Amino acid sequence: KEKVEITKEQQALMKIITDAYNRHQIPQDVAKKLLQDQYSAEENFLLLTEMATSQVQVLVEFTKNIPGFLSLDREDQIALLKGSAVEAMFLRSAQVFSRKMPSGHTEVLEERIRKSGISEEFITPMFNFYKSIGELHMVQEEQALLTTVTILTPDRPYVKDQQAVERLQETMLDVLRKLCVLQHPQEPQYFARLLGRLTELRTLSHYHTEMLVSWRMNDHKFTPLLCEIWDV
Ligand SMILES: CC(C)NC(=O)n1c(-c2ccccc2)cc2c1CN(S(=O)(=O)c1cccs1)CC2
Repeated sequence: KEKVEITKEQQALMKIITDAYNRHQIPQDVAKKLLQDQYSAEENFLLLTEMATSQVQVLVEFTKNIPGFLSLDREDQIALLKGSAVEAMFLRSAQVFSRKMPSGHTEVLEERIRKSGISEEFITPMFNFYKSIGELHMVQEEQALLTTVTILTPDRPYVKDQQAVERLQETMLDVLRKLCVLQHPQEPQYFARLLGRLTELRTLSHYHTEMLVSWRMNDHKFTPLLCEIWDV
């Protein structure tokens, strides 16, 4: 049985990423708003717009703390952000959704999201994803590293130096793999299950593109930042 050991450098890398991930949280007041009194579909939509916009700002700040990210080609940095924004949003949503909340809050949150103008065909896969992430009971280091691995996906559109991104992603994958073995010794397939979620994320981001089309049809407005990052 191979002895898995996280090196000093990997420990330091994990600390930088996890601290950054925890530091850049969605403002609690925005998340709390979703739990306040009765909302109309229109107001639920506006709240999700506000949360998603704030999450994009959080994402940009977070990526600046990924060691090596700022050394990448500037245009590639933008391509990685745009390419991963939707997936990072779904991942963050799943983590917010599966977080321990006071009793009844999760149900209210689910209700608000269901009543926000998103068509049923996207609601089901979205909540299935939230639950499948919740079942993994990821520790915060795993959450931070999984988001980092998602951002550092080399084959996003318009990435020029894919090798440079691949090298960075492999560094993160190695730490994540070791962490999974150490955190879940009774489940040798845990790391593989985590990476399987990234495949599910890609499918969700295709749904998202269609969600946007249906919202546009009903004349829903997005913020300039969301329009820019989603190319709408
Ligand atoms: C935590 C933040 C990042 N999550 C968030 O904003 N959510 C959440 C969500 C999930 C669990 C807990 C709390 C919130 C569900 C949905 C969104 C946003 N999207 S969206 O970006 O397509 C959007 C549609 C219209 C305007 S913005 C729609 C679905």
